[in-house]
Amino acid sequence: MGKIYCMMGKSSTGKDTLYKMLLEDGALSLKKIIPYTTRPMRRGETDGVEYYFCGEKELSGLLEQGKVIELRAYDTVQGVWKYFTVDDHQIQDLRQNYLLIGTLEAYGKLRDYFGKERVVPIYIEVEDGIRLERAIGRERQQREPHYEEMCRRFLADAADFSEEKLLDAQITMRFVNDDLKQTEENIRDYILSQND
Ligand SMILES: Nc1ncnc2c1ncn2[C@@H]1O[C@H](COP(=O)(O)OP(=O)(O)OP(=O)(O)O)[C@@H](O)[C@H]1O
Repeated sequence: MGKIYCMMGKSSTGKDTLYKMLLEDGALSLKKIIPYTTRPMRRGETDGVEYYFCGEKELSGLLEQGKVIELRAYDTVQGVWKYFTVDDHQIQDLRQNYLLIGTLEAYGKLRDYFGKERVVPIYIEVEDGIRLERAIGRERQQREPHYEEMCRRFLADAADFSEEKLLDAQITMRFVNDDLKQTEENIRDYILSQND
């Protein structure tokens, strides 16, 4: 049976970078699971590429059908935005291996929904000082850097990914992302070792 690999880690640990590298690796033939959101589409975004954009009504329908695997709601200045994963056409091939980036909570829900055998955590870790330097480096390249938001996330991560929560979620394996190429290789080998 195919696996669902759930990549997790604090901000600026390199999830997005590694996610793209792993998806491009033909030997792994991983398929991405595109999440859903109720937030308005931004310029440059395409429905079904970054997210499936949908309204509250559509979300209610999916909830009624029991198709929403996990959901997070964020109270923003523009209203409440919901992000969620749906058991839809994307996840229907049982032989296929899938990859997604998730929170620790999302991982727990996916595992409850699909079963422990099918959902595999990929936890990425970087020493805090290096991670902060990378976060600043990335932010500095933005046209309008948001250092305050970056700091807020940095602090929130400590609580969201506390050792206690990691233990609760039974995350024992950690991929330390010092050297990017090496980390990609380590994850690649791990994924290949998981295939039946
Ligand atoms: N091994 C590495 N060595 C040096 N820089 C790295 C490494 N891995 C990633 N980076 C850089 O660190 C920054 C953060 O990486 P990335 O955006 O992939 O992290 P992320 O975990 O997806 O972050 P977030 O959750 O905040 O979106 C990027 O500028 C990326 O190029």
